[in-house]
Amino acid sequence: MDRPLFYPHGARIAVLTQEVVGILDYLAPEGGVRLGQLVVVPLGPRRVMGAVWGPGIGDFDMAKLRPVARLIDAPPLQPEMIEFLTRMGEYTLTPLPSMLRMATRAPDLDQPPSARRVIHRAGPEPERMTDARAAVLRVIDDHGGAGFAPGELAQLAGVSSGVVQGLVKAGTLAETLAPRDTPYARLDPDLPGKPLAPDQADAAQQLRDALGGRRYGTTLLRGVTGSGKTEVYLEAVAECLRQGRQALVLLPEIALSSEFLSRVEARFGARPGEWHSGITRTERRRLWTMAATHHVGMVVGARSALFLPFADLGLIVVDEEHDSSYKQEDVVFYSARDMAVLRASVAGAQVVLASATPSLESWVNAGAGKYARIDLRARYGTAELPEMGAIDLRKQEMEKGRWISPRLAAEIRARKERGEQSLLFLNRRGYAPITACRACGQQVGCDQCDARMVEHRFQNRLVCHQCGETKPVPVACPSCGVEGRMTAIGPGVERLAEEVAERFPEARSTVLSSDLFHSARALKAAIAEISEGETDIIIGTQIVAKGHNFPRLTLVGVIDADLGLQGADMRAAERSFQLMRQVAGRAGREGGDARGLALLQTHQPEHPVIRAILSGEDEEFWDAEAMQRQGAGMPPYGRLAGIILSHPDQPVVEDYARELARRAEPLRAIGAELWGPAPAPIARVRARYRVRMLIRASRQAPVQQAISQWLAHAPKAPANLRLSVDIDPQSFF
Ligand SMILES: Nc1ncnc2c1ncn2[C@@H]1O[C@H](COP(=O)(O)OP(=O)(O)OP(=O)(O)O)[C@@H](O)[C@H]1O
Ligand SMILES: [Zn+2]
Repeated sequence: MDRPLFYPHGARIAVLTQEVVGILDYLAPEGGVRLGQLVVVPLGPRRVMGAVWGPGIGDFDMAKLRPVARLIDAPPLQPEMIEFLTRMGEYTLTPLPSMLRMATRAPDLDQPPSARRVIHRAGPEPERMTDARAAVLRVIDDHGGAGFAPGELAQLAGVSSGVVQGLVKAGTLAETLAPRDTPYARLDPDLPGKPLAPDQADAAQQLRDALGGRRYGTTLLRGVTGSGKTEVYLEAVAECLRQGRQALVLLPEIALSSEFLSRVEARFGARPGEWHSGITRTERRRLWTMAATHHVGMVVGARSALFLPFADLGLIVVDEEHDSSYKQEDVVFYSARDMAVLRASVAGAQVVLASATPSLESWVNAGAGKYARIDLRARYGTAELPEMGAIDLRKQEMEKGRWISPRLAAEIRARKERGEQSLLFLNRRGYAPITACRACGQQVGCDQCDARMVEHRFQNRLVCHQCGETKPVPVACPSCGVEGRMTAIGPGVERLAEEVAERFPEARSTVLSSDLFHSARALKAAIAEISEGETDIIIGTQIVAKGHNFPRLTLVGVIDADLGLQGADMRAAERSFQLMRQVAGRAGREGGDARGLALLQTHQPEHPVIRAILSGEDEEFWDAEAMQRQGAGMPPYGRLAGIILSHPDQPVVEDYARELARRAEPLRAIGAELWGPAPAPIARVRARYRVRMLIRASRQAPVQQAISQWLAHAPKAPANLRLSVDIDPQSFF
């Protein structure tokens, strides 16, 4: 994409605004302007932000063109970023204004980089402590040492600014002037890393060699759980830093990964830049600017870190690349893993996709030679992979209202006696998934959604996991009015914790579930305590499956291994396989004489997925999955796109969807199939009716073009209708 890098005063330029109108022509201001420069332009009576996107398009009378109002004092977006945003927009069918918004998601870029007022801790707790004051102090502590703008602090704590000022008067907090946007401490790649095991050293060398070419390439780093993938890819980061380029590491649960940050600090002598929803606005702006000016060498972030304006990006690591949290399904639908590959190919950077259980997509790409592949087949040091077994629930005497089988209970007891930890995994938040009336059988549902309400006993409320709506557990049945017959059906982690407390009264137990902690910091603290051995039995949802190191953990019990198997979703098998292998991988990581054991409670031990998890024959599992997908023309062998429509009125959305489907000529022209419209599996969310269509095409078919054409000629949508396109959908709810 060759666009001039500079536009002299008076030249006709195209400016991409963040508004619906998109790209408009303007005149370059006095002094000229650079490609990618962020600017403020007049739009009707308003002034809006935009970026210089290239030479003018010329569809507007030169005499009527208005000049750019002013330049924003921030580093311009690089041509590479412009190309990435353009190509990603085309791929995901996201309008460019939304793409620009993602790339400029740092606050106050418009303001000069002068000093700013910040609030921080300065003295002892105030003599008079109130709930509001405690809330302020908790927000400060939750964000570590970072300073806050006074307004932001009050807002995050949900209090008035008077409360913050009161704490300043009391001397607990102080307000000072701090310089803004300071560079990050330099990471030193030449500090000695941990000595690597031979297979790790080979893998690190391969990654260094790949980086040496300063060209695009992707490597699948597949290493069994506990094989030390992190140590290996940190060597790739070191090489990238030595070359004077920047490295980005994406993690699925970055807000929880203090262990990872400490490992980086141990390796490089300083902390990396951190980008996720838990950082302050100040930090956000600082990191954005420092990425653009190359004053940060390494960034660790959530998926949106992919849109930071790195000056010279040399490496992107996507850790746990199979993780479903890399897929965003809100406003802009995209897979951060796939877009990392796109960004790297534009930037001439290397990608490392790390996982013990890669996605089928990556496995197929590696098999086809599109990605290089490195395997770490053994755990680091003396640790061995856990022994795996099934507990056939059909043959166990299960008491009513109990979910831990006698066999599993005996293993837990043995661990407790040896001072080892057990982990019970159940991927269900709350107390019980269903609350029903024993008189009439009615289940309590959400008023806004087609979803059951889930009892959360710690909060003493029913919660809708779709929309977050809560209500008290009713005394009388909302349907038949009979009192005192409401009952909990099935287990969630809270109920399992109750069983643990009854059956192992002498054991210390901890429930790990994202909703039970008021902040990421509290959850992090709980995870750290577990690592230090402060608990005997851990009861957790999928957050325990992700990359944690609990040295004393030797037993993993999967309470309901059948839970993920019955889904109609084509990825049900793959997801179950990944999740259970990951959880099992938490056991026995320390080595020594305590080999780990993972037991799956199941009613169908002969199910192919359960058998594959137990056998450890990953290649066979993937081959079988791949064959099935290929036979059905499903991804990665065919292509899918989802269309989701919603409207408060059911007939309105259904009629419109049918009308759209009737006009699907452009899809037929490329040989694509259109399935639906049909009510979505969750047909109502937040009082909006949802209808889905699914498009399937061959791998080479120009699906995006066809969809654009189709939608461009769509009948006028009724007011308040929402339509989203999900290219390569991961979920189908
Ligand atoms: N070369 C090494 N020297 C010392 N310790 C190591 C080395 N390699 C790995 N370890 C240790 O082994 C453990 C597992 O390593 P790591 O967390 O990198 O594994 P992983 O492959 O990412 O595992 P998972 O996929 O389960 O998250 C960690 O405690 C790590 O510190
Ligand atoms: Zn709801």
